[in-house]
Amino acid sequence: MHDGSGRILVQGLNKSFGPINAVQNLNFSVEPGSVTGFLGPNGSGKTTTLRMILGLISPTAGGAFINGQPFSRLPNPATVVGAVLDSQGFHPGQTARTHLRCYTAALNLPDQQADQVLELVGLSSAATRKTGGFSLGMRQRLALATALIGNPQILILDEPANGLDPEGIAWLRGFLKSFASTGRTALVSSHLLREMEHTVDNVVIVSRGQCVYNGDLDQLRAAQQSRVLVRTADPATLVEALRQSGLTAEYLPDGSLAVPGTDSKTVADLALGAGVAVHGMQEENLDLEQIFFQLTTGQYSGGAPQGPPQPPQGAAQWGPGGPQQPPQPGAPPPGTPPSPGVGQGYQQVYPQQDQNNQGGNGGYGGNA
Ligand SMILES: Nc1ncnc2c1ncn2[C@@H]1O[C@H](COP(=O)(O)OP(=O)(O)OP(=O)(O)O)[C@@H](O)[C@H]1O
Repeated sequence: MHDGSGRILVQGLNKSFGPINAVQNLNFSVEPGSVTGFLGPNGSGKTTTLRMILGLISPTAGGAFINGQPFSRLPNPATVVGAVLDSQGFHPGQTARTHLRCYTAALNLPDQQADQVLELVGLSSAATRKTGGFSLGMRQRLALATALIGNPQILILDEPANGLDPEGIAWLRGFLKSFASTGRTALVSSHLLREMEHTVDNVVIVSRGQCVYNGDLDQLRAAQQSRVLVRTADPATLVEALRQSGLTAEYLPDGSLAVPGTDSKTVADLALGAGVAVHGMQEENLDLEQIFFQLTTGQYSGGAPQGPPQPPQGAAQWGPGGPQQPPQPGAPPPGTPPSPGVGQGYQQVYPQQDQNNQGGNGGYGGNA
C-alpha cells in the first residue's frame, strides 16, 4: 500500500541513453499542498525525469517514489496521479466528450465525470467539437482534463504553458494554485522561470541532468543581492577598509572589485575614509531570471566541460555545486532554511560568468 502522503520522492536518479547522461544523480522531493516548478533549459533532463517518475522508462540507477511506492506498484494509479507529458494524442475525429468518456469507461467512472472535468478546464462549450479542430491551447486544456479524470491527488504536467496565450497562462496559474490549495501536489515542468515564477511555490532547477537548486522560490528570490562594482587606484587598501566594516570583496578579471550586500554610498564613504580614489562605481541587481540563467547557462556552450553552476548566497539546497543531500522520507520540506555555510560566499557566484558570459542568453556580468 502507498502512504497517501501525496509526496513525490526522487532519490539518486540516473538515466543514460548510450553515451548521453540525460539525468545524473537527481535528488529532490515534491511536497503536497504546493506547486513545484521543475525548471531547466531544453535537453536538461526534465521529461526524462518525469517519465521515470511515471514508470514509463526505467532508471539506470536510483528510484522515484509516489506516496512511498514506485508508480508501477500504485493501486488505482489514475486516482493517485494524473499526468500530461504530451497534448497531441487525441483522435482528431473524436469530440472532447467522447475522448474523455473512453477514459471514464476504462476507469469504471461515471460518464458525468467527463463533463465535470471539461467544466473544470473551461472547455464545456467545446464538449461536442472534434479535437482535430482544437487549438494548441485547447489541446492543453483537454490533456489536463484527461489527467484530472480520476480526481487524482497528484498532478504532473510537462510544459503545460506551451502554446497558451497570456490569458491561458493566467488561467493555468489559478487552476494549479487552487489544486494545491486543497492539499494536493502539483509538479510542473517548464524551461522558462518567468513563465512559472508567479505559479510555483518551490522549484527544482536542473541543468545538464543535474540538480542545481531545490527549494523555496521565495528563498531563491531572497538570495538576489545587489553588488557594487568599483574601480579604484588602490584596491588592496579599499579591500582592507571594507573588511574592517565586515564587507567582502571580489577581484574581477578587469581589476575592479565587486562588493556584495551593500550599496554604493557605503562603499564610497569607506573609500573616502581610507583615502582611496574611486574611478567608477556601479550597482548591479540580479533578478530571478538572471539567477536562473546563471545557474543553467553553459549547457550548450559546446566547449570543454565546465564546473558545476554555483549557488547564490543564502539559497536552500544545492546540487553538484553544494551540499545537497538525498531527501529521505520524513525529511524537512523544501524551503527549510539552509544550514550555516550553505552557499556562503558571494564570490562563488560570479567568476565563471564574468569571464565567459557563456551562451549569450541573458548571461550576467561583463559590466564590470
Ligand atoms: N529516448 C531517448 N534516446 C536518446 N536520447 C534521449 C532520449 N530521450 C531523451 N534523450 C536525451 O536526453 C537529454 C534530456 O532530454 P529531455 O527530453 O529529458 O530534456 P528536457 O529537459 O525535457 O528538454 P525539453 O525542455 O527540450 O523538453 C537530451 O540530450 C535528449 O536528447
